[in-house]
Amino acid sequence: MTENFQFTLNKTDAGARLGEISMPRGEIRTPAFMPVGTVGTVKAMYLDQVRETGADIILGNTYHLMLRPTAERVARLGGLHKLIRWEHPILTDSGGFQVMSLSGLRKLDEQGVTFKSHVDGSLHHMSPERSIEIQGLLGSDIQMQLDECVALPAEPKEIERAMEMSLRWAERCRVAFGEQPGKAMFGIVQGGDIPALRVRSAEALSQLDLKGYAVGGLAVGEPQDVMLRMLETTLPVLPVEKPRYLMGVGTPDDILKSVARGIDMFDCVMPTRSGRHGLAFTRRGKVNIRNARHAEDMRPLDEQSNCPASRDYSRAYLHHLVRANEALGGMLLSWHNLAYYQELMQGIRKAIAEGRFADFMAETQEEWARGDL
Ligand SMILES: Nc1nc(=O)c2cc3nc(NCCN4CCCCC4)[nH]c3cc2[nH]1
Repeated sequence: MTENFQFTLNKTDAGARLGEISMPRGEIRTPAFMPVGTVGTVKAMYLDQVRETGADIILGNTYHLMLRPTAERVARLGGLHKLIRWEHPILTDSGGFQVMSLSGLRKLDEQGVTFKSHVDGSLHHMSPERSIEIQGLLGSDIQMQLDECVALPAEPKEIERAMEMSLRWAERCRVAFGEQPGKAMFGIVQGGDIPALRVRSAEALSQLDLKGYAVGGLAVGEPQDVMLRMLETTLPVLPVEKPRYLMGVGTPDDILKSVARGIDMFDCVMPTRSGRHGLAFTRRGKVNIRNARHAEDMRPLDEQSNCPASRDYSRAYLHHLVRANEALGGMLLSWHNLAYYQELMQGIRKAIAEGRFADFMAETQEEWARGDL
């Protein structure tokens, strides 16, 4: 147990990094995938199951929790960890992205964002300082700065304005966060799809000597090659001894290619959201369990897995449940997908430890391409 936040870089293999973050609430093995627990629940999952799949940390959202049940109520109830019964690390996003994507944004200026709740239409204002205050009330272990994420494609002037304001907000969040030894505040690199702005943002954030750095403003509709090129531009400018977190990413293929470029942490709703819609990620690629071809297939999704949802339930039953829109269908497929994502992360970490990440990446992509039996 450490009373501080400590990132250790154990090995690199080409561009891939094997590391570990030690925090008072536990260790995070990197590269890490963080299941998304938006409103204090990883949808359709018990958090004991989420832990069993191998997750070291989950993500929560300031935007959703400030609207319901409110940060003050969570604090009165003992904090998010106690309320949701997850005693391991939690990272919280700062709310900027969710305001843009979910709420009726009313105003965005130097002070912060003013928006209407998508829950009940009430009006809210969030400044950088208030976002950090909310994340503190929640008890978050890794807190994200408030930033402005611009959807792509966008005008260069607009991307530059948002990037520069996000830098000023990073400084305000750093001051508001202060010194909290067992916790961390991460900056978020912006700059859209413009290399020069990405470099400027990464350099300026590096000067703030933060405990970790996220790459934001991506996975917002740009092609994968643009996202990867922005990583190639940004990551070499960030301090090598600090963790890098690619926000909102992604598919298994996105993850492999981003690890190869030096990303340590990921989060995405893909495994859970897709699971609820009947899409399974497997070692042989994607399987749409709604497809009629599974109707009488008594094989499980993956007999080699140690996850019951992957090993013990037939495709025929999963097909039936999803077609009947039964809750158990989404539960089992979410469980399977999270287990597959963690199995992929474990394979990545093992391959880097053995100095064979490039081979692992090629073998994994070949097996995906072979497609489901
Ligand atoms: N504070 C903050 N800043 C960002 O620039 C950001 C950028 C992000 N980009 C995504 N992409 C999510 C893509 N996701 C893929 C699966 C389906 C739903 C959308 N999430 C993000 C979250 C973010 N949070």
